[in-house]
Amino acid sequence: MAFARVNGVVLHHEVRGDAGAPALVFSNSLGTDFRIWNEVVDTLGKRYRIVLYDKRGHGLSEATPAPYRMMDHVADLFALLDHLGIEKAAVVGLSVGGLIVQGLAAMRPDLISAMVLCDTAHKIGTAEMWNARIDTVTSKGIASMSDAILERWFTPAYRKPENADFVGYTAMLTRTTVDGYAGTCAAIRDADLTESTRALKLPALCIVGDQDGSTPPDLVRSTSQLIEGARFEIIEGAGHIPCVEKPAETARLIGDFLNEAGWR
Ligand SMILES: O=C(O)CCC(=O)CC(=O)O
Repeated sequence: MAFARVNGVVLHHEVRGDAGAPALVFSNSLGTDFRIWNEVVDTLGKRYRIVLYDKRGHGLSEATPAPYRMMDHVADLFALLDHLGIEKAAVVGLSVGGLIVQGLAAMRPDLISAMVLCDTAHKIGTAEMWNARIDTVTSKGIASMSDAILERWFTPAYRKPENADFVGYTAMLTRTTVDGYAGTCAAIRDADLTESTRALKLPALCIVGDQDGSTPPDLVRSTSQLIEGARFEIIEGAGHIPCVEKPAETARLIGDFLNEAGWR
């Protein structure tokens, strides 16, 4: 675990694996921190130099005052990779992390060799929806809407109080800072990457849980159709966060795709 001040914000991050191995970078979703990737990364093994980080306002990263712009998150990730001396990487992004990845691939195509977009889209939700969420989180706190969020994140089979992992991920969500959550809602609200994503030319895999209540399969499929040659895969028995609910299947899809893309 390490901290670095980049792009004017302190980011918590971790680098695992051999410095000479191909870099594989993970960007997480709204209301989560980088621990959501732990099982996927363990399953992928030692093939890659893994970079995990908490975006601003999440996990142990600094929570600058809301609102944020998508470009803040994109520039943070770019600055972190620069700080780590990484000149080429494959990137995996979940939901808002996928928007960050699409934004980085558009801004610095030279830096990104391949991308995996998990449960994300070129545009997520409507301004009305995000404004209502920002109002609720700032006036009543995240816990006031956590049940609804968790219904979109996880399948009914996973959402059991006796499932210790579910209780843990609920704590991860509710402990997210209000600035981080509301600030990132504003960034998602204002991001429409349709045209820049349509122009991307790189190997791409789009993955979605069959029961994703936040970015449903049809939405993720429509994003994959924007990107020439992109593959689209559905993971059965998962909601919005397959890397937590179905880590082995998620890791298999990512590993096979990166092999085929020659990133090994
Ligand atoms: O998960 C994200 O990064 C944004 C999509 C979302 O709204 C998730 C949720 O339903 O809470």
